[in-house]
Amino acid sequence: MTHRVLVLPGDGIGPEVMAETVAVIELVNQKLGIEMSLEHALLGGAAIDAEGVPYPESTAQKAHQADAIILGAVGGPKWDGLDRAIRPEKGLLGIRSDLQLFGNLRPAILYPQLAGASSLKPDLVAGLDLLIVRELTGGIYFGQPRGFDTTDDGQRRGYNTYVYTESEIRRVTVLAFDLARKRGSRVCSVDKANVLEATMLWREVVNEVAKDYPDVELSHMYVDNAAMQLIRAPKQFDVMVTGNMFGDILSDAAAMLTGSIGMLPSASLDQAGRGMYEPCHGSAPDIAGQGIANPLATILSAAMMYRYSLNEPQAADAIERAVGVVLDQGYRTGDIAAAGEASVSTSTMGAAVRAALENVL
Ligand SMILES: NC(=O)c1ccc[n+]([C@@H]2O[C@H](COP(=O)([O-])OP(=O)(O)OC[C@H]3O[C@@H](n4cnc5c(N)ncnc54)[C@H](O)[C@@H]3O)[C@@H](O)[C@H]2O)c1
Ligand SMILES: CC(C)[C@H](C(=O)O)[C@@H](O)C(=O)O
Ligand SMILES: [Mg+2]
Repeated sequence: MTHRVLVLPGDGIGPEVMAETVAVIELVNQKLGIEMSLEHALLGGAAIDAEGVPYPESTAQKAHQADAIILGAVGGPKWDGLDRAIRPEKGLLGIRSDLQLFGNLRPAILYPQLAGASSLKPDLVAGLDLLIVRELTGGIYFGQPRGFDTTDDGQRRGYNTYVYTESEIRRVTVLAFDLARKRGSRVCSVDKANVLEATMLWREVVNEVAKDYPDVELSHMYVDNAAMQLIRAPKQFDVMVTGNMFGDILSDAAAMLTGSIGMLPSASLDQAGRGMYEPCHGSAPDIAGQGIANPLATILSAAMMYRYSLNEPQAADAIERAVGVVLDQGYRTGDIAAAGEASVSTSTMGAAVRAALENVL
């Protein structure tokens, strides 16, 4: 069977890290005899420039036909002044919602070689293996009503709605519990149930789902405490499940535990396991065009694609092992280099991963 994969390079460092990732994918396919068609399409600022909208119909069509999608990143200052309806980020939210990619897996794993790059003491993060499961198509990101208006006394006002239905909560919670069963069998649900009604319901539904998983230990934590605990003692967590906005924020914090946001991959899955794979980081306008971005988060996202959507676990394992090898060999992009340590370019890192793959496969 030929896997159909759609490549969305996006903006900023997106195309830079994606070029290395596609080369890794092509090598893995060739070595393992995996048949794959790779198609490219536009999303975000690149799509606005070419077609005037961030998620064009042609991209949507290809996305619906694909078995999996791999995305770089979208956005940048060039498009920040645009009307909010056609900002690059709208394209990203649009494709997530259009494909109903409600389950966002963000694993924060510390490669032992990078213990020194974490901003926490090495013993606090050594062996860290945490999975954040973020709800991705609901909550305050999508709630209605939203917008701007003017108050009676003439002030400008902006508003959003934090809303969840029980089915939205249930499906992401089931995903988190199923994943927990395959790892440490512990789920921590993060909410703000002391204040927000939508998350009071979140807690109720999580408790209901937990009844079907007597073998999985459930705890609840308020999001402010969770942020603190992530920095204080991150290894207490196995799987964290939370809503869209809390998951966005907590996953960037978790990224830093692993040394850099340039190391954090993600998978966004629908009910059938079809998915979009992207690094957790953005288009990094401050370093775009310099060829120094870390491509490992995107390369590791490709590994997740082979595992979760394409059922090619040997390809996923090989990529993850190759990343371990290049870190052992001392290759470091600037974001994961220790002070005074030499750093390599995006393309050197990508080439090193491919050289390691030649030996691993
Ligand atoms: N999934 C996405 O497409 C996505 C995610 C986050 C932000 N964004 C967009 O990206 C733009 C920039 O956002 P931001 O600056 O808040 O976040 P960012 O993640 O792009 O950058 C934050 C910091 O991390 C660094 N960084 C990020 N990825 C890196 C990598 N691979 N290697 C080395 N360093 C890396 C950047 O240089 C920057 O200093 C905005 O337009 C934002 O909306 C897109
Ligand atoms: C760019 C933005 C819409 C996006 C989000 O908030 O989901 C990003 O921060 C992410 O983490 O994927
Ligand atoms: Mg984010």
